[in-house]
Amino acid sequence: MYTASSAPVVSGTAVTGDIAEGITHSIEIRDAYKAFGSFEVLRGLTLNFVDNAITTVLGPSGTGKSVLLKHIVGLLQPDAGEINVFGRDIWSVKEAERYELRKRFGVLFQDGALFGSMNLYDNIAFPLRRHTDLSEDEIAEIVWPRMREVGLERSATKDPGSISGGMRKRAGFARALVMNPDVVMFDEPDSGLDPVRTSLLNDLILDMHAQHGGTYILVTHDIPTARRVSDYVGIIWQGELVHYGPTEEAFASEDPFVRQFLAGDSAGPLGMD
Ligand SMILES: Nc1ncnc2c1ncn2[C@@H]1O[C@H](COP(=O)(O)OP(=O)(O)OP(=O)(O)O)[C@@H](O)[C@H]1O
Repeated sequence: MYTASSAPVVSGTAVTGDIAEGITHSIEIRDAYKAFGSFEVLRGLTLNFVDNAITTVLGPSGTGKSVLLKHIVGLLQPDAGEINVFGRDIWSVKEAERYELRKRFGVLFQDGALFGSMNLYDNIAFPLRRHTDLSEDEIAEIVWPRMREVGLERSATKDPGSISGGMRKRAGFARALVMNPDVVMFDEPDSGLDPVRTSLLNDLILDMHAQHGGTYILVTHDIPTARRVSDYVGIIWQGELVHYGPTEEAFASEDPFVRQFLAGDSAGPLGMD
């Protein structure tokens, strides 16, 4: 049985997400605990995300990946531990400051989380109308290039309900970028997409990261996506980080749990529970 105490070790230190000197981390999770009732989801999770890199968070279903994202963006408060964001413990600051910190994040939810009552242009313009004093002309100068980048410039007047899942995700991605965020988080961007559309979305993620920079955090179950887009891979199991490191290192790992998980093998320490 693989237990947290037998968690693999990276570069001779316990797994914390620290990689090397000279690398900065604007998002630091320190010894975070979170339970819902008696069910402990995060159990002392420590993970520092490398700035301006793409990090994929992998792990078995129900292991706390989405809960982690909600902690980072300040939607869930840990029972213990710290969520440090841009040098501030997001839960020790006043609500007004937390609100300001949240504006530095763009989030792409599984289905794009678009407003069904608004066309794509209005959906993408929404954060700018809500959070800035920009004029409609200034907003248009930001929204149209984003729509072009994600290939939706000819679909501006369409409703979310009348377009494909891939287009909804691209619209959600454009909306996540309009505020020029420092951090972009993706919760299973590939869910519900066929392999070709997943591959196209991965290319788009890489293109947008190359153009705009920023720290990208991706949660996915899709191992080829992790391999293709990530600079770093973190693996969470039973509420703890059990592996963290550069992507090629993760895929070359000899650790039985990491190998089983990344190969999708039924044989290994990870069972049905
Ligand atoms: N607000 C909540 N109230 C109660 N339980 C919750 C809440 N949010 C999440 N959970 C539980 O916490 C556990 C972890 O959920 P989470 O969505 O983070 O898992 P996950 O690793 O993202 O899973 P998946 O890969 O299947 O999406 C699950 O058992 C879930 O039911």
